[in-house]
Amino acid sequence: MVKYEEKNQQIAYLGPEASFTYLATKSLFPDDSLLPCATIPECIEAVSDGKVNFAVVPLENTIEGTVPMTIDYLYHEAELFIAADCLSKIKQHLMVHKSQKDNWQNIEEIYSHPHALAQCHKFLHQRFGSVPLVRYSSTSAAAKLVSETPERCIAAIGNSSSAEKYGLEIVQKNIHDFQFNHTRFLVLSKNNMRLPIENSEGNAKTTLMITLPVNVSGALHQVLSVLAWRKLDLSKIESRPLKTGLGEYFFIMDVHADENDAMMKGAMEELAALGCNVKSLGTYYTYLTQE
Ligand SMILES: O=C(O)C(=O)Cc1ccccc1
Repeated sequence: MVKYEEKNQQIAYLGPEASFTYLATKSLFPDDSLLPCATIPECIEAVSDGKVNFAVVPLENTIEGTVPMTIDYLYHEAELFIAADCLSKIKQHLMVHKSQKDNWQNIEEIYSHPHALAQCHKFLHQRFGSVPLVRYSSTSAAAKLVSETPERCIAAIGNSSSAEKYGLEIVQKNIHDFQFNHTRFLVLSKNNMRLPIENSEGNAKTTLMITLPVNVSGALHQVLSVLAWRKLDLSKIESRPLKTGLGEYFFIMDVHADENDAMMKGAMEELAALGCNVKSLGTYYTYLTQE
């Protein structure tokens, strides 16, 4: 839980209620007012437009990797900061309407968020190879749809809270392909601030978005050496298309340091001097939800 003095904060999240994002949001902000949004851009815009104080969105998953919509929106469309990140264990289950519970071997379609479908790829391929998979806006939106469609034998993939909330029957438990399945969520804010989180002292992390100078050979090597000789520890580096042409990318880096440390300030200055465009999404602490 966040130890935050402000009361009655408004928090946007990828809904509807009972999504994985909802569970992460509820455990971070148990006493605040939660606003479900239908899509990740809608969550991000709610905080950009000042309708809410924070937005919680999924960023990456141990099985399926990045949620591109989140990173791309942060780079191309929004001017936001990360106030915290949150790691949650993910268990995926297959669920149907209670009226279809004896007929579930004959499922006609399976609905879920693309990341949830991908986390169960092997199971779905082996057991339901010829059944169409339908990408939906979230796991709980898929569960809600199944609950509203009792006449068809369709299934959703999601968590047990969704099954409970929307009155569905879980017919196969733990169908994710790898047991170590965690998702990292971001808490986004308009202000560069860090949410205070219990027992996280000394674990500050900074996320940088870096665009390299054009046509400079060895530019990425230079960026890495700026960080390396200062012993700045990278826990993630990933490239995403700049959307301007093939072979043009920006880089997202997570550095285990505070952006106010002398070494980080020096690194950012040197990167700018090398011709890089560097944007810090801020320094923040990590929250681990209870399993
Ligand atoms: O929050 C959800 O329920 C989503 O649909 C996004 C998602 C999908 C898979 C794992 C974590 C979050």
